[in-house]
Amino acid sequence: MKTLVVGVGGVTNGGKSTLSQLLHQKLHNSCIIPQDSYFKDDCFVPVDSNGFKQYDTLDALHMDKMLIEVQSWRRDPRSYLRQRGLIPKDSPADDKEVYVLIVEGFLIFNYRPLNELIDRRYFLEISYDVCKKRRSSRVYSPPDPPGYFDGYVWPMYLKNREEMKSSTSEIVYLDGLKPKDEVLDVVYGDVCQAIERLQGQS
Ligand SMILES: Nc1ncnc2c1ncn2[C@@H]1O[C@H](COP(=O)(O)OP(=O)(O)O)[C@@H](O)[C@H]1O
Ligand SMILES: NC(=O)c1ccc[n+]([C@@H]2O[C@H](COP(=O)(O)O)[C@@H](O)[C@H]2O)c1
Repeated sequence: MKTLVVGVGGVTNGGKSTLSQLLHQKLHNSCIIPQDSYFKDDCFVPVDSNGFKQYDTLDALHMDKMLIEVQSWRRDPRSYLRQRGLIPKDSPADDKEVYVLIVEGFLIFNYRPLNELIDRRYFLEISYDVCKKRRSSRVYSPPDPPGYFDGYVWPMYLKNREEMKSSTSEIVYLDGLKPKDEVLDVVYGDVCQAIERLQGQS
């Protein structure tokens, strides 16, 4: 059984979930594991010296649990998909089939044990202005307090991106200001080539 792990990282509101969903719809035998599902409960997220909740660090996430989920998919992608109703129970096995996992999130490449399992890495970037505007219309739980974007989120993004760049080189940077379909076409074409290469291997 052949597998491909695709990582969709990038800035908050850069379009990671949108791209991952569109990719998933186009790829047979694929599924998504989103990092957003692994945030710790608010009471376990500490406050920094400015009074801002420190949500934009790996410490705010149950990365151990996320890794276990990815490993569970890797052990047996077919049964992982079957158990979640993503493929029919009676669908025949095909040795040439490539199973694709889309790992999506703003800090996926910063967590080494997860980063090491990713075969293709994509990173969505958008400008500060667009990011601030998109973020202001999104409601998180808890909601962003006044000044959170400028005082915490954007500085943490710049810091986390530097850390990522210093530890990971094989990243394809994507312009998240381009239309959704254009971004999708680039990634889909690239992933299809990777799938074909895997299928060509005996
Ligand atoms: N390429 C794009 N062009 C314009 N708007 C986009 C694009 N991609 C995503 N969006 C919009 O930006 C917002 C954040 O997108 P989302 O995929 O949830 O970002 P993320 O998962 O990176 O936080 C949503 O309103 C979405 O519709
Ligand atoms: N899902 C949550 O529990 C939660 C809570 C507070 C902030 N956030 C924010 O989520 C962002 C990351 O997710 P996105 O990349 O989808 O925006 C971080 O910038 C963080 O500040 C999430």
